[in-house]
Amino acid sequence: MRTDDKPSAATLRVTVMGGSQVGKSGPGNMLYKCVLQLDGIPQPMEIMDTSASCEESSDAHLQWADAFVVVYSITEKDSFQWAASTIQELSERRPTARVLLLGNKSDLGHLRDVEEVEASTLALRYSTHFSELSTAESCEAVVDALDSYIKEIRSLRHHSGVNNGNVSPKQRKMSVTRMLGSLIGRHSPPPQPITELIVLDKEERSKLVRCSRQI
Ligand SMILES: Nc1nc2c(ncn2[C@@H]2O[C@H](COP(=O)(O)OP(=O)(O)OP(=O)(O)O)[C@@H](O)[C@H]2O)c(=O)[nH]1
Repeated sequence: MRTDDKPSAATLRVTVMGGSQVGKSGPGNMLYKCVLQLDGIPQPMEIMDTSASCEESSDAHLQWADAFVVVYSITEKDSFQWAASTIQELSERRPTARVLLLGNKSDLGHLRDVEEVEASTLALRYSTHFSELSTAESCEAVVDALDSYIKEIRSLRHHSGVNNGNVSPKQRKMSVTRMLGSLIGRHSPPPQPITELIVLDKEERSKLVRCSRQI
């Protein structure tokens, strides 16, 4: 684990949204804080994990975040329709925010209810990133999808003149398995809010995802 105090990018706030049982995480709305190590540069993150059962403050989530991850299950057409209407709403209410569309549960191909081409067409229409993956199966796919998404946002921010901030050198150690677990869909106690910071590079995060799946 690295705990260097290099200047980092400004904090990136991401809201994770999706229909019920698509594999976002656990019950309730949770806020996770962490620092990802991307290309050697610390990237402070605040991740709001919203629950389908929590209707309240959805407007607040829309305004709070810089970027959005919209998750659906490839086995549930309804969840895809929910994702499609959410992306449309985001395009109207947060037109400059970057969106990542994630089709989860790709390990259940025999139960597929949403064709990949439907989702990629939707993503193309709204210029969002898109990946199909299985949070239960491929940790690399999850890490790769998030990495490239976050790197693009950081680059866009850089070019649009958003100033870099400095992250506190006091980056304390703690587990972020729950943050990563929120996109893995493992059975475990519900995640709790995380208020401490940790710096993880890609390899470390992949290992962590593997470990958290074994719990
Ligand atoms: N087969 C498979 N199951 C998954 C995958 N991801 C999550 N699940 C399962 O899907 C179910 C729902 O996962 P959750 O993470 O609770 O879903 P959620 O989106 O947080 O659900 P809400 O609490 O309703 O918002 C659980 O039984 C998970 O184990 C996956 O990639 N493949």
